[in-house]
Amino acid sequence: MPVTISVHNLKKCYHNVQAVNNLSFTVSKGEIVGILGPNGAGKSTTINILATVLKPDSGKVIIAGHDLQKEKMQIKRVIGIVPQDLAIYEEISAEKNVRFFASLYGVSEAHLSAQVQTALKSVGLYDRRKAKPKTFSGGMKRRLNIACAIAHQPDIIIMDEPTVGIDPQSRNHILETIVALQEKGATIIYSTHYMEEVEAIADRVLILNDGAVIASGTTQELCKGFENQITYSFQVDTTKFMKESILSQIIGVKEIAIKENTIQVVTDSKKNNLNEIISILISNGCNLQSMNSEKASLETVFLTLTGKKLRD
Ligand SMILES: Nc1ncnc2c1ncn2[C@@H]1O[C@H](COP(=O)(O)OP(=O)(O)OP(=O)(O)O)[C@@H](O)[C@H]1O
Repeated sequence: MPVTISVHNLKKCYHNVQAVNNLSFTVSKGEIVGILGPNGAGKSTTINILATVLKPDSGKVIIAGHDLQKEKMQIKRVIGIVPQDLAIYEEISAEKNVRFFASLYGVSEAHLSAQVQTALKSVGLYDRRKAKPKTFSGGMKRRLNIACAIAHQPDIIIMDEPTVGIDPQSRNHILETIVALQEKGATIIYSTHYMEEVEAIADRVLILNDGAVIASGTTQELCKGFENQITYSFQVDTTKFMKESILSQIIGVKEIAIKENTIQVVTDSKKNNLNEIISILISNGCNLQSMNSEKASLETVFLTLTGKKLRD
């Protein structure tokens, strides 16, 4: 597929904070690319630059063949932006909200009603079109925010954390909407700090930290090398008598974290050492309350690359 977004050596500094630092990436037509990073990684700054609302200090951005520095208006016409903060009017109906944004984007009177209807249907709000957003749940408002951004049927949709602070049902609804938009031919950039979301819908992931891409690829490519890694988390009554040095002697164990009532052990799953770990915990005064195991994920990749968690 041809490249439709190309970002090269992008930089943006706020006072003394280097928010975006030599960022480069490309997005192919029809892809869903997830931008994953913790708070402050530079996701919103990058998205606001692509959305033409923030001027970069340097670097080159080409969107749908248009140079961001010279052809802002042409870019505005082909993109739809779902901002992190809700940009809807609480006091007018959902339908009027979508209509307003669609006409701002230049949708002609002849097509307005049909496109507004399509947008409201695709986010599952058509039945509530006459209601005012002030009567909506947080998830419904987020969905309306998306409808406002897509009613002009843009080729490229850029979303900044569209699922922040909403219930799982609305989150799933939004993820399904994004996949349906891709199926209709849209290219989508999606920023989030929920790795489960990018694992679920993104064709490719860019992991951002301190304003730069530190890794990119499909989830499978990024998790390469971690296939045999498993993390066991044990809930115990006390860890008073447990020491890292005892667990670290078990073959296959890579990392250990001991807190008040939890012990986390990262290990090579091929070494089949779970029985040994459990018997050492018990013989060192830890009565097991519960345990769970987790295979390596993008969170593991991120933690390994940066030493930081995606979310606090
Ligand atoms: N208007 C601003 N003035 C000064 N510093 C800013 C401004 N906007 C962002 N920053 C700083 O730039 C860095 C990148 O912020 P940005 O909002 O782009 O990150 P983010 O990955 O979107 O974070 P979050 O997940 O919290 O939205 C952070 O250190 C932030 O504090």
